[in-house]
Amino acid sequence: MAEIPGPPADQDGAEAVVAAGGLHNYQLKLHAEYGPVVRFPLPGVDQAVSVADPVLLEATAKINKRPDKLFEFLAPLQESGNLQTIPAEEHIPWRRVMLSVLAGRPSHEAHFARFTALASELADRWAERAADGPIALQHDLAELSLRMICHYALGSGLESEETAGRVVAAFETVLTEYLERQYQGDEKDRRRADEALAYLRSVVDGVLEAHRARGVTDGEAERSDLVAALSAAGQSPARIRDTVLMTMLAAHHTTGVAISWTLYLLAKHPEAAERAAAEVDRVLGDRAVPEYADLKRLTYLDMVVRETMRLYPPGPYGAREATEDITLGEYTVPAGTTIFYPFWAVHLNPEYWPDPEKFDPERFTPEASAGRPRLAYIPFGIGPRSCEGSTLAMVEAELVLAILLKRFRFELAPGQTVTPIERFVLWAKEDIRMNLTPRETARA
Ligand code: HEM
Repeated sequence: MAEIPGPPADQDGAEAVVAAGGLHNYQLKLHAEYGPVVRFPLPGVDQAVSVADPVLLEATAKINKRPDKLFEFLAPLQESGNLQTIPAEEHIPWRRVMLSVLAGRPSHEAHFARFTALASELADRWAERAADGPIALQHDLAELSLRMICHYALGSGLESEETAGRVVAAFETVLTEYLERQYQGDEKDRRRADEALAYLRSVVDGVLEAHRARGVTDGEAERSDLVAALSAAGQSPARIRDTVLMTMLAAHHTTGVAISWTLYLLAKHPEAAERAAAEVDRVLGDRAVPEYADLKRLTYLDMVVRETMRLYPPGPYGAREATEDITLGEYTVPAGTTIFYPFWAVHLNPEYWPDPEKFDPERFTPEASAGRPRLAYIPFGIGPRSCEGSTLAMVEAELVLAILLKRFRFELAPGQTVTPIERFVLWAKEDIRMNLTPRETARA
């Protein structure tokens, strides 16, 4: 068996990442230089093996273990063990509950009207503010996504936009601090982070209190009632609290940035924007908002969202720990090795994505997709630890985009540089500011 290639083992991982201009660029450089399987010094875990080939990734797709050290920064948010890294025997029943709550299409449909109302409220606010100058998309869309998941899975807790905004800001404070603490050894503002975490816990307590006060609900609302489902499955109160917090975290900024990157790419590609808007007009007719059944007719919009998440995957990386020796082509990866998933670099692998940097939604027509390896496109991750919220996220994103594209034309505010930064999710550093013009086809 061949030795896995890579840079010198004593290279300083953190320095190499900075020199390359960030982890993603480092990944692209490593894979261009050494091939699809690379051993490299990953800050926090010593050596890791990165795999950028979708066919080789198949050999890792059943692993149900994440490396503890890489996800340590999330541990302070959890009281019952880090949900990112709990062992398979605890994870399997927990995942079953999460999927029953998050992936049920009847539940998506049952909540669609409320999602629509929340998105329309945001569009109304934007319409009022549009004349005053550019709108910061990412911030508002993260807040909207948070309100949607809270309505969907938690029943209540974040009815007001102000609370939602405070929660989004608190998560940002906590993640920035804990990530810096783990990867740079800095404790910039411990007190602020502790206060933000205490605030988040108080919001979770409020959600649980409201849930107790409401009692048992019926019908579709119950099927998506996360707290009731976890409790019925015998999960401990601490695990339930942790799951509520992690659900709020996992669902809001990911979906928020997926929508804002989509609007960004459409603004940069006016022909695609026109085509997407024309499709929305055709499917909605003179209605201002879609119905659930309309989503499957918005096929171009779906391709646009998928292409956006290829170029700007909201979760750009993942990782597993090999639980046994694994064969990756000509290499053997010993048990215990950290396997790094460079989702973003996989999405730019030129072997499967010709002219990979080009925005081209046509890559996702059924014809173009046929024959492409299943793991060439993995914005929601891989296997038993993949995202439980993937189908819900697509419903939310496409609904919100349909409403927004029906109502507004989006133009990037001049003079801004949009810089993607990797801070757990792939975020635009200074947000994305757009000028909005009402479209004539939209009803007031
Ligand atoms: C566009 C939106 C979203 C994207 C791109 C996204 C992406 C991801 C990715 C890449 C992972 C890691 C997967 C892996 O390690 O293989 C993940 C995990 C997860 N996501 Fe999402 N996500 C999104 C929205 C959501 C939503 C709406 C929820 C709802 C609660 C959610 C809940 C979760 C959970 C609970 C996990 C942990 C999975 C586990 O450890 O079993 N995500 N997501």
